[in-house]
Amino acid sequence: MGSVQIEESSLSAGRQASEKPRLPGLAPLARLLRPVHRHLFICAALSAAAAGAGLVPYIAVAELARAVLPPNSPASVANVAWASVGIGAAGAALRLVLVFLSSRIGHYADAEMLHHIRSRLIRHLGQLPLGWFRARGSGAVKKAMTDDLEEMHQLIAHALGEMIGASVAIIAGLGYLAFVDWRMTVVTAAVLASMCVFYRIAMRSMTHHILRLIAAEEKISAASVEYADGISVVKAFGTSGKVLDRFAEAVLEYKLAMRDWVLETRFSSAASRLLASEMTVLGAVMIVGLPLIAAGHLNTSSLLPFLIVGIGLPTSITPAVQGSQGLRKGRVSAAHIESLLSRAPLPEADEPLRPHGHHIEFDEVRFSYDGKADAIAEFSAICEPGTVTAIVGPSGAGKTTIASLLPRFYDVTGGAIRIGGVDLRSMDAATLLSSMSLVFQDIVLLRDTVTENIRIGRPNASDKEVRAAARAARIEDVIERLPQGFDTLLGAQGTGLSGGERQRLTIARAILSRAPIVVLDEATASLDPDSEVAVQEALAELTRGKTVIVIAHRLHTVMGADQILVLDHGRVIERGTHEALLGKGGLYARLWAAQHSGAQQ
Ligand SMILES: Nc1ncnc2c1ncn2[C@@H]1O[C@H](COP(=O)(O)OP(=O)(O)OP(=O)(O)O)[C@@H](O)[C@H]1O
Repeated sequence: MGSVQIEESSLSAGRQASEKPRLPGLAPLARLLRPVHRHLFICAALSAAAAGAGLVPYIAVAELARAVLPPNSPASVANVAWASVGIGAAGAALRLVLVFLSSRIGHYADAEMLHHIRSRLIRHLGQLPLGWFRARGSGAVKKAMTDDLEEMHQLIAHALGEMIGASVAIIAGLGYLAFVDWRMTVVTAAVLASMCVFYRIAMRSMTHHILRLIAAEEKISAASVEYADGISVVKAFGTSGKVLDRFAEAVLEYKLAMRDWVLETRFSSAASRLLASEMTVLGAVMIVGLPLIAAGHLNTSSLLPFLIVGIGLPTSITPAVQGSQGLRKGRVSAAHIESLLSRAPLPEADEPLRPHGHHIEFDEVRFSYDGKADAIAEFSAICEPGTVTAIVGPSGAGKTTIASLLPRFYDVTGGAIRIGGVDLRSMDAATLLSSMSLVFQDIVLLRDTVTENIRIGRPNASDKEVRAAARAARIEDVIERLPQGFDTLLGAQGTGLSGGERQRLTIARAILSRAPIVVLDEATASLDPDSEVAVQEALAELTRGKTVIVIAHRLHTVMGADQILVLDHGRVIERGTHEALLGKGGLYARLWAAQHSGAQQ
């Protein structure tokens, strides 16, 4: 693990330089909770009532204690005693019922809220441009869908009830004590207030530390997802990957954040806990109460409720403080979720148009990833149905970017792309995507059977059609040799299939879709010669009669293309057939010569 050790000093320096994080306001939380606000209100009212009922047995005991003191007669004591026992027992029973009901309603509201937010997130994520996922990775999605929702769950199902219950217990307790003797109540309230001040001092940097811990948790979460996503690369290159460095850095940052918090508050926290004990209230009550009794200003019976009910009140301070921590975390999570929900979705046309035919027109297309440098500076071309258009050029010329603009992974920043005469932005997403098959180098297979992995191409296709597509893609024999044939379960990496076989599986998917436009990005780049022959046969089957756009590095694979566009720095600098471009002696001819010089020697 030598390579993943991070210097504590470098982290601390970076942290000091960074801007002070701020706690988001309550508004995002209130907006997210709006759909369940009625249930939350009922839950809060029940928690408050339960806290009040929970106080009743103590008040009953206090009243009983007052009743047994002289000068009351034995007969009246018996009456009060039974009444106190009855009321106390009823209070305890009522508290149980109310806690049960509030917990049921709280968990119901929690489930409703999680369902509601998850549905909104899923719907919204489906509308975001794919480019957003590529840029942000799965970490941001995982964080919102699991970590942030877990914080919201903790807040609704636990923290809110704890905070309200604890606050009501303190207020109701002081109310009863004020009814007994207001002077002693002032003393008790002053002690409780000083405890709160101490807590406040101990926790003054709580927001800062909570935000720092949350930021470190986010980094741990993102690095874990990145690690799982790239496990094959990580394994291939041992522990020297940057992913592990990022993970180690995030774990260390979490440890440091926790350590700093504990160190900073070790004295004030210990003092506030010591102070917020029953003994403090007991001491204060005795110090003030006994002289008052001695001077004849207070009855002994009036002191008892302060010893029975009053000294229990400090125990409510800790749950109230813990609840407020939950509220802070919930505010941060709600702000995260809302910022994800407010990401601009791919704009959809109000009245979508249907394309007439499937010729593609790139009309002076420009595109920039960052709004500054143009990845595509000027790209114009017409691709007719039944023809193959190849896009070639040096690395970084913009070939993959062009392929990403067609399915609207990103929208062009200038010019337009039209299919059948209709701007992509005027078509609805379903029509656009169903009009094209995309075969990219990154092969994504779902954790499902082979059949279902092919059927994604056309969800209502019959098993027979799936099988026919597999046959056309030259993969049927391979599938039949798998343990359960077409019912074999595949992993995300297509366990049990070679690179070429997985590629043919995705070609089968594309064949099944019958889409009239086919976009191939480096589809045969990494295959051995045997696989490449099989994949080329499958591709010939897929592309017959379609509007085909091929992005290629190896020029011999596109020699037969109807037109070849040579891209450099985001511009088409040459166009024509293979022979014509060789005759020109330009960039294409030089790339060709560079790729085939070895073969000619
Ligand atoms: N997601 C992205 N964010 C920012 N810039 C990007 C992104 N993807 C590509 N680029 C930049 O856009 C330019 C064109 O990249 P693109 O991947 O389209 O080139 P390419 O011709 O397909 O390259 P290669 O043949 O190496 O795959 C490059 O300068 C690249 O660094």
